[in-house]
Amino acid sequence: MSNQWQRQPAEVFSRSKVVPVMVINKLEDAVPLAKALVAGGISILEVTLRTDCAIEAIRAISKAVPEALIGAGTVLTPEQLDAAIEAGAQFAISPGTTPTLLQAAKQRSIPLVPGVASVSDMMVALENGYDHLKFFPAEANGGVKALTSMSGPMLQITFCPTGGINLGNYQEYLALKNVKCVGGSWIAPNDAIESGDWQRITALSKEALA
Ligand SMILES: O=C(O)C(=O)C[C@H](O)[C@H](O)COP(=O)(O)O
Repeated sequence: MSNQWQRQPAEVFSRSKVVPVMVINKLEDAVPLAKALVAGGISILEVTLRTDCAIEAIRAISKAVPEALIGAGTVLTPEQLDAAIEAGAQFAISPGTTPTLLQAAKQRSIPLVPGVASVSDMMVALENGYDHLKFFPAEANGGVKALTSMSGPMLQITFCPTGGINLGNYQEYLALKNVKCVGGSWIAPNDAIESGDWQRITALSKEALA
């Protein structure tokens, strides 16, 4: 948590039970994809910085879809964080935790949700004042069982598990008391984006929120 931030991570986590992880390969897909998710009731969007056009996709979505809270995912460095902020990102998510990124992000204007995979990562995050964390990769790291075990020693932490989550298991995560939302790409699948099947993405969003 940082006083510099325009909003706190708790607000980001409260926005939606499901955070779509968006991998955008073609800039022209960015706005239709965002609109398809919003049409399905999703009001938070995470664009991963894994593709060449990701920063421009954030810029385009933040202008064209202002009703959604737009964030950057896969933020690995302070430089990427700065690029995302400049493009209009309102929050940032990283897959892992480094002291460099955690300390830099406290001096920026938007909240960072660091990724953690182990109790040691969680302790580093807590030491740096971060208690809203992404548990990644959730399924590969023990999933619901691991998070249940964490609720004892890591009492202060609220998680957004991501990685391997889908329609078949997301409700089990959301039932945990230390989980507020889940992340996943299942509501924005690559084949639907490639074929411009925006109706399917809207339907998947509605199904996830039902
Ligand atoms: O790019 C990042 O920063 C990540 O952390 C990876 C994503 O969160 C996962 O790829 C989503 O997982 P799936 O829903 O299983 O596709």
